Amino acid sequence: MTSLHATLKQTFKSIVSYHLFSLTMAPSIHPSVDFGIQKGDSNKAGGKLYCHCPNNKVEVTLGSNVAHNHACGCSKCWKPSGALFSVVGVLPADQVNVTANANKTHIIDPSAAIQRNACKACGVHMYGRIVTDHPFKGLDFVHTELSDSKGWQEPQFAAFVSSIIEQGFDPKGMDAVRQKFKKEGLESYDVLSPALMDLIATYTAQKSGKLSSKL
Ligand SMILES: N[C@@H](CCC(=O)N[C@@H](CS)C(=O)NCC(=O)O)C(=O)O
Ligand SMILES: [Zn+2]
Ligand SMILES: [Zn+2]
Repeated sequence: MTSLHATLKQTFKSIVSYHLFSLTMAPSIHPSVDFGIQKGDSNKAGGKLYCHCPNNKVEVTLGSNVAHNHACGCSKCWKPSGALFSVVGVLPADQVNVTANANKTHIIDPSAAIQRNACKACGVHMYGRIVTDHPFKGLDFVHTELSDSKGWQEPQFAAFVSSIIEQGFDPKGMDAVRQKFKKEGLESYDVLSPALMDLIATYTAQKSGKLSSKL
């Protein structure tokens, strides 16, 4: 074997083992981000979500697409097994109806701002509703991956990214997580996106009287 041949063989071997390593060892961000993000359909008009029970599934009917869909690294949002992040979007609460097996749902934490209604049997969060005075009151939080149909808005940004450390993720891996989001075209934030932070701040200023209620 020539030395050039040997070098090429070695290089090939290291490339293969590097990729095998990254394929097997890279933590899953979320299935909808790991292998590239699929763009949604702007004409998507809603659909149904189902819990993970094999039968008597909780069914939730959504009357519209979601907005502000995003990856959330917080400890409270539901994540599919093995994923570091949840993917969650919002839509008006009057567009969300439990259409089957409502008796199987319960509220995880009634004192939380977002009341997450989950299936008691499989644990999947079906929708989160804000019932108290809150900037996002009137919006429900849902996970469109629970749907059997496609075209839902794709994730737009990553929120509460540093929160994954609180759940045991090694801080040394954070650069790789943020780089992966960047590669997929998503900005990473440690709270919410600027648009949502501005909405919260505007609500607070209007409540305290620093800003007019009619902007
Ligand atoms: N670092 C905290 C952040 C929790 C948090 O503030 N989550 C956000 C994003 S979902 C929120 O709005 N929570 C309100 C709630 O859960 O009711 C954690 O990971 O538990
Ligand atoms: Zn279930
Ligand atoms: Zn969250």
